[in-house]
Amino acid sequence: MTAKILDGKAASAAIRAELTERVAALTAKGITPGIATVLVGADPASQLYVGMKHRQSEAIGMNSIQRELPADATQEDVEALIDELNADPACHGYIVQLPLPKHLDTDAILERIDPAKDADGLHPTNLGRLVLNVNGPIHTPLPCTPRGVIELLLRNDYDLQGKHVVVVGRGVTIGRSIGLLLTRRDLNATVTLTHTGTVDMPRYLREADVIVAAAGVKHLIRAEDVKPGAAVLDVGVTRETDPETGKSLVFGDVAPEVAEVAGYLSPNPGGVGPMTVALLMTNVVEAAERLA
Ligand SMILES: Nc1nc2c(c(=O)[nH]1)N[C@@H](CN(C=O)c1ccc(C(=O)N[C@@H](CCC(=O)O)C(=O)O)cc1)CN2
Repeated sequence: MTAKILDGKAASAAIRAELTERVAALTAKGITPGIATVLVGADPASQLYVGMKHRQSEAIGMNSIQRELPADATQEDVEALIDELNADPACHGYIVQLPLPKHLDTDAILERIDPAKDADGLHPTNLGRLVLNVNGPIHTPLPCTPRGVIELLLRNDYDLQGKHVVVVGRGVTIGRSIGLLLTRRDLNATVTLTHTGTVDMPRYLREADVIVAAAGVKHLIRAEDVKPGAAVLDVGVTRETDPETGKSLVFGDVAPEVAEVAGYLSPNPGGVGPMTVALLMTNVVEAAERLA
């Protein structure tokens, strides 16, 4: 078997085309959706991701506000910038690029974001609303990477109803929140969350209809761990420098041989990453639409 590729570049391009029309409709009403990012320090990967967010937002007609602070910025410096963006009517949604330098209190910073402008959907109020609401319509921003995983499957006609999804990794941007979406009544998946404390992880992986690998461990998921025909979404990223060329190389959590066993495979790069950016922009457009 050779897996069907879940192409995140194609799916995210389709989302951007849909968003372009929604942005134009809002702009015609006098509301141009505005996205902002806060980048603390000069981590090259974070700079790359923030650059992508601004280029793509501007390309679909959004306003974009790029704010940067030095790596030695204090907690007070970051919180003052958060307060500024909370009060700025031109900014409908924003993110603080993660990870933050270690001396900063990430939880306190994320909690200071106005929940209505929380473009990552990671504010405790928004996650709490998702915990409480398993059925009704959602009027809050949703976590971008989990939403991107689900959109990538649905846009490839993958039916999640009754499926067993095994998530690997309990990080805040995906592992801890994806189950809140997958177990809602409209999707009806069953979710197992595994992590570094899980005993005999391959036992869980082999039972999975869907594997969401978000551990950040190069080629952690091997072909022998995957049930034939399963859908495998490769989210984790490991960066290495090529010793010969000095270039930065990107590796996912999924070993290349998995493509011979899986029924569906999202590549990395080119899978969930582009979806994360597309769903971030969706969150900001939806925040602006709530004001219209
Ligand atoms: N505040 C947040 N911080 C971080 C998040 C997040 O969702 N919110 N997620 C990641 C980084 N991230 C978005 O910020 C992100 C990661 C990867 C991609 C992407 O499109 N990658 C390309 C490859 C690019 C390359 O490395 O060459 C791909 O997968 O094709 C977009 C966004 C951590 N921080």
